[in-house]
Amino acid sequence: MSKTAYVRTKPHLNIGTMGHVDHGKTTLTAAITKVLSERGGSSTSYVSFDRIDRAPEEAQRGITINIAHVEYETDTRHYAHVDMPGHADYIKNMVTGAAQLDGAILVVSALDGIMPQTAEHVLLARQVGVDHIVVALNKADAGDPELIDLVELEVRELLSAHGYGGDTVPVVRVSGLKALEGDPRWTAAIEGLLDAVDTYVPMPVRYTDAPFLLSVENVLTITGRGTVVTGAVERGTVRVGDRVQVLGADIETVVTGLETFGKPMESAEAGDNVALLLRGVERDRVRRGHVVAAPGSVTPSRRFTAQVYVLSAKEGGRSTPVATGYRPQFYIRTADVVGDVDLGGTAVARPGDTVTMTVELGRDVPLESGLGFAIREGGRTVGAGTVTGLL
Ligand SMILES: Nc1nc2c(ncn2[C@@H]2O[C@H](COP(=O)(O)OP(=O)(O)OP(=O)(O)O)[C@@H](O)[C@H]2O)c(=O)[nH]1
Ligand SMILES: [Mg+2]
Repeated sequence: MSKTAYVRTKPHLNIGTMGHVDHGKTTLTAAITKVLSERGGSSTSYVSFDRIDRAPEEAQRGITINIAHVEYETDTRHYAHVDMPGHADYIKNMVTGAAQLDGAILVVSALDGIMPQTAEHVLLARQVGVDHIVVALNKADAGDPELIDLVELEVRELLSAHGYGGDTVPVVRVSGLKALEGDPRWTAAIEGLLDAVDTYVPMPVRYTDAPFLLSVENVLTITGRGTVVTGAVERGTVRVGDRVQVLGADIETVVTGLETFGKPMESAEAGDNVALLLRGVERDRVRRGHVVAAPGSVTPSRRFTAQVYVLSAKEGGRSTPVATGYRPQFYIRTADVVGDVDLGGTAVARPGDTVTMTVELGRDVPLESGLGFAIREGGRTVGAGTVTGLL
């Protein structure tokens, strides 16, 4: 193979941009790669706005991963960065994508301030376990500094209200647009943002010694080579030649190829974003939401108890209570499964309540205590919960 292998020289983290539609997430993502690619001795490649802002069904070359992921390297770290769209329709991606984030860059337009999806994304980030947020007050080139001060206060308050310690969260004024144009004041601001991410987002604990597990985000066919699944390694390590089980598809097979960002690798570990080539697996057997794991290491199940927070109407949730018999969709890792809710007797859960419930899913999925999930109905998030026990 002529492609250069991935060499692990720095700790790897997963981060992403989130925030309201049009606040400049994609522009900022492009600007970050541009600024880093222009550093002396850099290994980062510039990824233009147009290349980020499209998600092809098929990879163009190699067994590469979804184009909405970009990679870059600071002096101390290697990052995989997912640019999450702000449209309400894409919250589903946010929920499943954000679950793997070690930290997030919350993009807030300094011109518009907090908007509904700014608040929704912060709430979801908290619910899916993103513990560290750095704020990019974008479009600072166009705003009046005193108004930007007010936006900053408002953002800090929002973060505090969701337990993010708004007083200490780094808030950096940037202009993705001007940095892309090469304006030195604003390229320096991007450097400042990256320094904040490097120092404020700690290196997470990686469970590399646990049995391998990856939840499938995407399935691709590489002509002449076979079926490839992509996703982030949740725990453990995997090497070319390893036997794996695909839960959901009921297949046991062998990993015959392994790549990250189009670069072949010998072994992948917890936290890595990878593509796995699977021997002799037909494409239509495997779907998003299936789980690839070390054989025998997990047993799927469908009944569990959970603690669930029911979003208030103000947070975009329901305006009426839910009761036993409620049948929404459960977003668990990358899976999307229908489930029956049992609250016990005639109990109801009102918007804004935290309740315990029993859930019976429509199919078996790998579950464990402590696993987080989102509950969705009619295209919106109505609840966020944690598995407390298996039945
Ligand atoms: N003045 C100014 N405009 C900007 C800046 N960053 C982005 N914009 C403009 O804001 C608009 C939206 O930018 P995008 O980067 O597409 O925003 P987004 O958050 O990715 O939008 P969605 O993915 O649709 O949610 C575009 O017209 C950009 O040119 C900035 O720093 N300053
Ligand atoms: Mg965008």
